[in-house]
Amino acid sequence: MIENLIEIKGVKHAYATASGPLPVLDGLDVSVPEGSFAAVVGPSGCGKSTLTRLVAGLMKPDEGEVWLHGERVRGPRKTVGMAFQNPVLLEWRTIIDNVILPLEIVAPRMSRADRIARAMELLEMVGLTGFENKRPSELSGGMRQRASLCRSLVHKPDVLIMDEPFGALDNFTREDLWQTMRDLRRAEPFTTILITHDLTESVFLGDQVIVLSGRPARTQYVMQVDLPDDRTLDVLYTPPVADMLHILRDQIKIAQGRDVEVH
Ligand SMILES: Nc1ncnc2c1ncn2[C@@H]1O[C@H](COP(=O)(O)OP(=O)(O)OP(=O)(O)O)[C@@H](O)[C@H]1O
Repeated sequence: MIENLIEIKGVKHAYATASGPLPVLDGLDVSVPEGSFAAVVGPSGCGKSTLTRLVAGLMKPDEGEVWLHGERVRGPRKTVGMAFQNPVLLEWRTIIDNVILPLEIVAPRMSRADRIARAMELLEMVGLTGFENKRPSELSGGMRQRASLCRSLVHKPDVLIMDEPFGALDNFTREDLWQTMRDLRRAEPFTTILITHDLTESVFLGDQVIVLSGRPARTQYVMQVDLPDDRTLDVLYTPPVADMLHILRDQIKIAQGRDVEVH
């Protein structure tokens, strides 16, 4: 067991823009143990999506290091799965053919029957059995996001990177998806980085919540979420969670440069 599957050390990055360099990250340190779930929150535009691109190997930082599985990240990897706010399913493919897409790329020698069997297993876990031959437009937003999660996990990635995957869903659907995520993790452990604007989501899903400062972002605060792995939504209405949310809200205010009352 590798202690930290994802390790980001002292990362600094600036984008080149027409009006000069735009510093986005300035001292980012993130450690995510194997099999655990890190939720990342921070003010709008602080650099959260930039962090996901670095972990996915889609860009290199100006300074600092990104490590996955004890190896320095120098380019995109097959062992990473990604899920975004907009599921971008291909309309000309059925749901099952969307879900098997990564296997066509990552496991070209796997038979179609095996790909379908693997995808069906996941579709069942997320409650989409019976919808495998539908087109994406025939599904609700929540169902499309479930299918997209299956697609992100079908090739059994070590790391799942999620950038606001539940952001466009209504509250009830979002809560359903949180529980689906929890169940997927229990069935097939993977290491996750989730970018979110929703503090409740960060506490429900996270083993740790990392608060980034305003841009240029550094790691401002890390909260360990000490709740049972089989947590249910009821846990959100308990005093320890209220305390955690309080602290996180104060940290976000600090990140936004706003005054915080001392409680
Ligand atoms: N390729 C790019 N070139 C120039 N600037 C960029 C590029 N990508 C992002 N930026 C800028 O860098 C900053 C950080 O962007 P990023 O998308 O990482 O933030 P974010 O925290 O994910 O934002 P949000 O909370 O709004 O989703 C923003 O000001 C953005 O405009």
